[in-house]
Amino acid sequence: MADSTNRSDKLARRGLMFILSSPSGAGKTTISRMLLDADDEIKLSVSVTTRPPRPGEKDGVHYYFVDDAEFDRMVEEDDFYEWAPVFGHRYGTPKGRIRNALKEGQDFLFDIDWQGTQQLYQKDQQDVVRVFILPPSIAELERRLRGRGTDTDEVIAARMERARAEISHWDAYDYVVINEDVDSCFAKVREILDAERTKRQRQTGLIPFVRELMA
Ligand SMILES: Nc1nc2c(ncn2[C@@H]2O[C@H](COP(=O)(O)OP(=O)(O)O)[C@@H](O)[C@H]2O)c(=O)[nH]1
Ligand SMILES: Nc1ncnc2c1ncn2[C@@H]1O[C@H](COP(=O)(O)OP(=O)(O)O)[C@@H](O)[C@H]1O
Repeated sequence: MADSTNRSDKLARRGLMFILSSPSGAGKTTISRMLLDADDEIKLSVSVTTRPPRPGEKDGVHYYFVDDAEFDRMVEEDDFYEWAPVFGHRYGTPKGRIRNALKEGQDFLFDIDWQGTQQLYQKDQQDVVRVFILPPSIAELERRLRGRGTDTDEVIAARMERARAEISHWDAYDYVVINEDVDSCFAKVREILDAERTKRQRQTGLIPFVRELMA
């Protein structure tokens, strides 16, 4: 939706770390995929996980799937920006090329939980934008988890039990969006991303531009 007549879009700027978190089943994967499809300026930060792939998930696309020993090795070698245990498995954000790419204006999308969000925020407050997605109700959350058809009854029960604890972290986010209708939730998330890209502090190209305007 980039407007070619908007000069701001062409000025140099720092990239941002756009974090989407939610209780499991509220829709963050759905919204993330819509954003990645619609906006070619943002890339997914692909996490490393010890959880087994779900049907249709591809190694290196949705996650890097590793075993416990490989995850231990990565922790020892300081390969992670942050990592956390979730639902009996471990998840981590590999450092990769993120830091340098941010300087060059590349935006990254993170689908991570509140623990990872806190760790990233502590490391890099200026680049992090924290968005939390809430379900319209607990009953609807359970309906969505069941409807997704990817988890056993036990896993669904564990996710539901954890949902309240996850929701309790809502106030550690900059933005909170309720995902009732998926299209309006997505539209809100895009508005947030657009506004954050326009923040003065991120637009490094403004200094030479304004200097020229005033010359
Ligand atoms: N801290 C942290 N959490 C992650 C990372 N990757 C995924 N998660 C979180 O781990 C949780 C479980 O993810 P997943 O197994 O894909 O199930 P989902 O809840 O259906 O998305 C979600 O809350 C994710 O946001 C990561 O790299 N770091
Ligand atoms: N607004 C919505 N209305 C109805 N169903 C939704 C909505 N958003 C997502 N879903 C569905 O709910 C299920 C869980 O969504 P998902 O994106 O996998 O959640 P999460 O990544 O937060 O665990 C999926 O089957 C998805 O298609």
